[in-house]
Parts: sequence; structure tokens; C-alpha cells
Amino acid sequence: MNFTLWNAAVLPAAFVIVVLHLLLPGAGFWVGTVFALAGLILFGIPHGSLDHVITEKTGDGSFSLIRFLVLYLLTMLVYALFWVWLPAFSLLFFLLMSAWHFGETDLVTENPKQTFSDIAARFLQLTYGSLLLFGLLANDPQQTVDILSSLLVESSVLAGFLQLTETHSWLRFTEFYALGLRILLIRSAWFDQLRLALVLFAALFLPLLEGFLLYFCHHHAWVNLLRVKEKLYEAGQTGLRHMIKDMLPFSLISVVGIVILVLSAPLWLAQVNPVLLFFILISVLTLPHAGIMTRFYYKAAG
Ligand SMILES: CC1=C(/C=C/C(C)=C/C=C/C(C)=C/C=O)C(C)(C)CCC1
Repeated sequence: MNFTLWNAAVLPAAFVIVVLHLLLPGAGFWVGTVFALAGLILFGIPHGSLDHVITEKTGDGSFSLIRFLVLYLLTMLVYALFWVWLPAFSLLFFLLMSAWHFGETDLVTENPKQTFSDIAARFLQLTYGSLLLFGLLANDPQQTVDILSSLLVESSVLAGFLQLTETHSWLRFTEFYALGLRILLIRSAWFDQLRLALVLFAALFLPLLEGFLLYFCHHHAWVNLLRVKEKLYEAGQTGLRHMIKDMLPFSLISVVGIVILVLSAPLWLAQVNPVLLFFILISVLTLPHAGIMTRFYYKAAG
């Protein structure tokens, strides 16, 4: 992956936020929250807004935007209904899907040898993603449990998660085992490895959501956007302008939709934690997005 200014710029920004959190917690909270929200609005949420372009450009030429939108919205609707009917199953599915999606993004090499049918590569990606996600959530097990407890009321799984991270403290750092696996499997991109290592290290000193969003927005979403730009758009500023123009409509709809739904939640969904509702909305967007990215990486490798 090419070295870009932003690739490097996130590191001093994360460093300043960590130092602020340690020395001036009040300022750290505000600066960290603004940084996390900016990351979400600029990269985290918009990184799925090119799914229609990816589907069109990697398809067989028979793309129809209406058919794409109907299928996309239908997938979201079905998954949203699952959240209402089977919340525990839907959460487990979300965590597995996220592990898959994170693993798929982070274990792509410059010269991918794995193919779609390569079960070993898929297993490694899922293992990587699970270790990474577990470690990020275990950065603050109590807060993770607090957020989830409005969905899984007095669940033994949550109590088990707390106990496990308390009694086996090495389980709090599984994201670094994931990183080790990545270093073993992808030897070439040294700057990318160092950057991810520093992002994960910074996340250790941040509150749960800021740490998670640092990885999610400034690594995961950023890397995905960069790859889509490299594969599907012209090089340089012209390609960037076209890409931003393509991203704007669905980015705006998603950001505004999520803000409206989360802020109005007390009127229609009083008992669910707003942070959890935010992630449920993200999960509903992620299901069709992850499927499209799997196809994108499959095509890119082929
Ligand atoms: C941080 C966090 C959670 C997990 C969020 C996940 C797993 C997000 C995944 C997003 C993806 C994969 C987006 C698509 O690109 C929980 C457990 C819901 C609640 C505690 C805080």
C-alpha cells in the first residue's frame, strides 16, 4: 500500500489524544470525542457508500441502480427484523460478520495468492478478525458489558466475558496476537504493519469507543477506501474528485439517517442503549456491504 500523508498523520493525532487523556482527562474526553466523531462522519460511515459503484464496476455490465437498491434495502430490512426477533443470535452474527470483514480487509496481501475457495485463508481471516475484535472489546470489558446489557439482560455470557478477561489477563491483548499473525502472513507492507501496531497500541490507552473507532475509521475504513480508489478510479486528484462525488449521496443519507434514528430513539425505543442502537444500525448497513467487499476482494485477487 502506498505511503500517504494521512496514513502517517493519524499517528501523531492519536498520540496527542492519548497524552491528553492521561494528563488532562477533561480535555482528552472532548478532543477524543470530536476526533472519533469526525472519523466516523468522514470515513467510518461513508466507507460503505461506494457499494453501488463497486457492484457496477466489478459486475458483468447488467447493473441496475434500482435493482441494487431494492436488494440492499431488503437485506437491511430482513436483518433489522432479526434484531427484533432474535437479538442474541443477531449480535453473535454481527460479531462474526465483523470478524470476517476485518480479517478480509487486513489479511489481503499486495500479491494475493489466496482464492475464494481457499478454506485455509478464510479460516485465518476469521481467526484474525475474531482475535482483533475480542482484544478491542476487552480493552474495557466493563463498558462493553454495560453497552450490551440492555440487549442481553442479566446474561451469563456477559458475566462470563467479564470473568474471563479478569482471570486471564492475557486475553485482553488478543489484538496483538492478531497483529503477530498478520506480520507472519504479510511480510511486505512494513509501514502498514507499524501503523496498525501503533493504532492498536494507542487504543489500549483510550476509552472503549474511541479506541475501537480509531481502528475502525482510521485503519479499516481508510484502507478499504484506498483500495477502492486504487482499483476503480483514475490515479491522482481527478480520481479522488470522482470518488468523493460518488460517495456524497449515500454518505449523507446514511449519516443523517443514523443521527435522526439515534437522537429520536427515546421516543420509540426507550430501553436500548443509544450506543448499542448506533451499532445495530451499523450492523444492518454492514451485512450487504460485507458481501459486496467479499466479491470486490475476490475479483481483485482473480
Ligand atoms: C465497539 C462495540 C461493539 C462492536 C461493534 C462492532 C463489531 C462494529 C463493527 C462494524 C463493522 C464491521 C462495520 C463495517 O464496516 C458492540 C459489541 C456492539 C458493543 C460494545 C462496543
